[in-house]
Amino acid sequence: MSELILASTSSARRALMDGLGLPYRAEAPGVDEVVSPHLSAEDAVRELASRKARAVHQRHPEAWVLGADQLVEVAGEILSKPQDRNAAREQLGKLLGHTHAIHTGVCLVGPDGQVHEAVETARLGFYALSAEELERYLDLDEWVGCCGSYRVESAGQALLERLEGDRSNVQGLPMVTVVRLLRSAGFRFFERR
Ligand SMILES: Nc1nc2c(ncn2[C@H]2C[C@H](O)[C@@H](COP(=O)(O)OP(=O)(O)OP(=O)(O)O)O2)c(=O)[nH]1
Repeated sequence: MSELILASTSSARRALMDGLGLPYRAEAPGVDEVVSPHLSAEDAVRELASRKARAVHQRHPEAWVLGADQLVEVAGEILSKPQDRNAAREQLGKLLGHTHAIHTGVCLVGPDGQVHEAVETARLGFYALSAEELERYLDLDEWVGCCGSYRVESAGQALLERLEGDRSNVQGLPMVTVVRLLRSAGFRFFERR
């Protein structure tokens, strides 16, 4: 099987792929992530996952390349990664006590231009927090580098009143879907190395 490259700088995505046990390497996509403001969240993550995968595939046409992109959607507003603590406080302020969606687009591009892609959505209900409790959560810096300003696998679990969908999707890669795409592409698992 050709080499597998994860077109990502995300440590969360690498951790999920590491758990799967397939040999792969990661490479930064290096793409412009600006999309039309008229796109839905689902179309935006589909477009950006494809852009990331295709950019790395152009450099390594003999490889399989997996790209992904994630956005949060709440009350019709789209959120990405916060730039600073104040932005994280503002994001969490919109999510706490409400239900939001996390959309993750994944795109797998193959050596002869085959494309397998999907968009996966999870829905999360968060508890309301006091202002003081929110500051305590922000002090943990789990907002850094995370779309939505929380980490669902860490202390952020204590925010979670309800989760519908693939928990790994929230972390950055919907692994149930990623495995389906990899199997469709002919990848074999549990190989002795
Ligand atoms: N560990 C963890 N990371 C999360 C969680 N929710 C979101 N994230 C991270 C995963 C991704 O790194 C990031 C989503 O933002 P992007 O899709 O723009 O990816 P990013 O720019 O980080 O990396 P990439 O474009 O793949 O190089 O947020 C979570 O609950 N736990």
